[in-house]
Amino acid sequence: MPRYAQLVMGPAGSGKSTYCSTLVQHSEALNRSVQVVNLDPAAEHFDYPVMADIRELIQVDDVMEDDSLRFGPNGGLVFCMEYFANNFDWLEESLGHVEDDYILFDCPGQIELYTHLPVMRQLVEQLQQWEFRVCGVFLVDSQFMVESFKFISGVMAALSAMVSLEIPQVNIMTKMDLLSPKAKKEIEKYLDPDMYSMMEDNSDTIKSTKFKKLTKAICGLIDDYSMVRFLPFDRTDEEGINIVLQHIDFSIQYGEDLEFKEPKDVEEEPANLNYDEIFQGKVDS
Ligand SMILES: Nc1nc2c(ncn2[C@@H]2O[C@H](COP(=O)(O)OP(=O)(O)OP(=O)(O)O)[C@@H](O)[C@H]2O)c(=O)[nH]1
Ligand SMILES: [Mg+2]
Repeated sequence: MPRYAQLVMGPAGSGKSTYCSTLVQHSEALNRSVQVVNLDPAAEHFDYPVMADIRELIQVDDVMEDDSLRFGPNGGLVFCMEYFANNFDWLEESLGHVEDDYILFDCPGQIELYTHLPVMRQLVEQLQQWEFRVCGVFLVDSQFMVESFKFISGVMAALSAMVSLEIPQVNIMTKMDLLSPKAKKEIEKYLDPDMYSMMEDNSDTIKSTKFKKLTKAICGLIDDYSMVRFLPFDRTDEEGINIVLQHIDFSIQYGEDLEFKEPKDVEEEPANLNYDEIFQGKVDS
């Protein structure tokens, strides 16, 4: 039986932990079991129940306080993640094995983890060995996407995770509830972007011809291969959350192997139950 995982990634503060807790609540309402593993060794606060927490293995504060290591917060995080990659047996033990596992991995926000460090890829390979089907979920804050330039850099970050992990990936624009109606309208063009016309929008602001050419080449590449699309995520919109979940489920074929389960038996009535007596009792009282 395969197991299912979402690797929830994205820049710092993009809404990863909030996405995880929203999805847990949403799934509870659907009577669907979704668990979360915190993989951020610097996490201070999250409001979902954790199945496993990397801070039980290693914490950034301990690494920073260690006199022989002397790391700052970012170097400390990289150290923690490398330590984690060398201790995947901790994760294996913590995950156990439940039938139809569906686990969200709430990852740290340091962007270097998704661009050039090997740990996320190692994690994906390890999860695949444990029979997980893994979908990358890359979150970008919609507040930063209302201008073409910021959008292009968001797209590049998502693309770099896609290329380095080689797994299906769903890109999500978070915090849609914070946008004004005008900004919401504006952002629609970024969800399924036409990069060529975006390039045209920008052409006046770019002065250097070389930079103009480079931007055009990047936009062209993204457009030609239809590589990056975004789904809007508004934590207050149940229907929208469902659509996001359906896209992810589809990419990892969740549900296709699920066996039909008989609903739990209703409590059996005792054989000697006498309805007349019960009715009588109720009427008498
Ligand atoms: N209004 C609104 N606020 C959100 C949403 N998602 C996240 N936030 C807020 O944005 C801030 C950061 O959210 P987190 O979920 O902690 O972001 P994160 O990506 O886990 O952050 P790091 O783990 O530090 O990288 C918090 O104050 C959240 O309450 C959203 O959909 N709507
Ligand atoms: Mg977080």
